[in-house]
Amino acid sequence: MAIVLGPNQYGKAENRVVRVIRDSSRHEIRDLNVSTSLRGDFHDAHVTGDQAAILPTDTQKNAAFAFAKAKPLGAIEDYALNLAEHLLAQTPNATGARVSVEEYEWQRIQVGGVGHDHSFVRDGQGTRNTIVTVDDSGPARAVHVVSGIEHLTVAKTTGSEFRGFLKDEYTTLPETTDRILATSLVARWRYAGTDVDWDATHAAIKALLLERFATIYSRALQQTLYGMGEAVLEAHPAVAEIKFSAPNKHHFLVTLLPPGTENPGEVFIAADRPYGLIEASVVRDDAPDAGSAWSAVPAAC
Ligand SMILES: O=c1[nH]c(=O)c2[nH]c(=O)[nH]c2[nH]1
Repeated sequence: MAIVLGPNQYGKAENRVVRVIRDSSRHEIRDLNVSTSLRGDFHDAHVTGDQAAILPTDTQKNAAFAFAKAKPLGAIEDYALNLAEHLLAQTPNATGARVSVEEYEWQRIQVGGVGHDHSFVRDGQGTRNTIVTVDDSGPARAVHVVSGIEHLTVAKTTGSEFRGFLKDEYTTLPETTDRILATSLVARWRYAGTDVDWDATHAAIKALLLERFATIYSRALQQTLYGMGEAVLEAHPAVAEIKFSAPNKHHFLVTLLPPGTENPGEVFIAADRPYGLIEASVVRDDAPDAGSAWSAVPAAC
């Protein structure tokens, strides 16, 4: 029997990088949450304590901030690709670098119908993100970009049913042909390559996800997710696959008092837990190999 070091990775998590572009009096703001991580042969750092092969997490943090000074900062995917390649180049024992970025969006505050020059309000329609992996562990470098959105909270007040399901001695749920469907969507999609207009594609996919959620008549959240994924793959050849994680935010019809008060789908209690958790991937059957693109990605089934 021998005890050996298993898989390991290290980096600086959640660098809150804020970049103000102040070339004129009309400022712009970019607000990022950046996490870096390196994989490779870091045996000695763990087993003997020799740190000769280690690029400190503090240095990784400094690089994350330094790369935000580039003008313009660009799409988060380009920023993450540049930073991942840099970290890999600086660390000879690393065989892989991962940079994950969330971007918090700010809108200009409207004053008298005009966007203010330097005052902003946070936008609440989901958080854009990307996870870039540069993997040198194989014969050729593999670069993976998985982008997405989370906390995209959506609801529809009709056009959703749930019926025809299995029933056993523990089933109490009544069948319904008209219910509220609501979720806080996490969607992540893997690009087949890196020759992509990141901002335009992300905006188009977000708009398409919302449009499909609104217009698909839902027989179940599972069917809605599949329909949204299918639409994204049909419209965007650059996307190889898409994964969803969707809590079913249940809304239960309330029995109103006094007894006999009717409630034809008007007053609901929004239950926060437990919740159904529906997760699905929609894939092209000829998609290029995912390699390590999804490893350690939260909520990727
Ligand atoms: O859309 C749904 N999918 C389910 O699998 C499920 N299960 C459940 O109780 N309610 C729902 N709703």
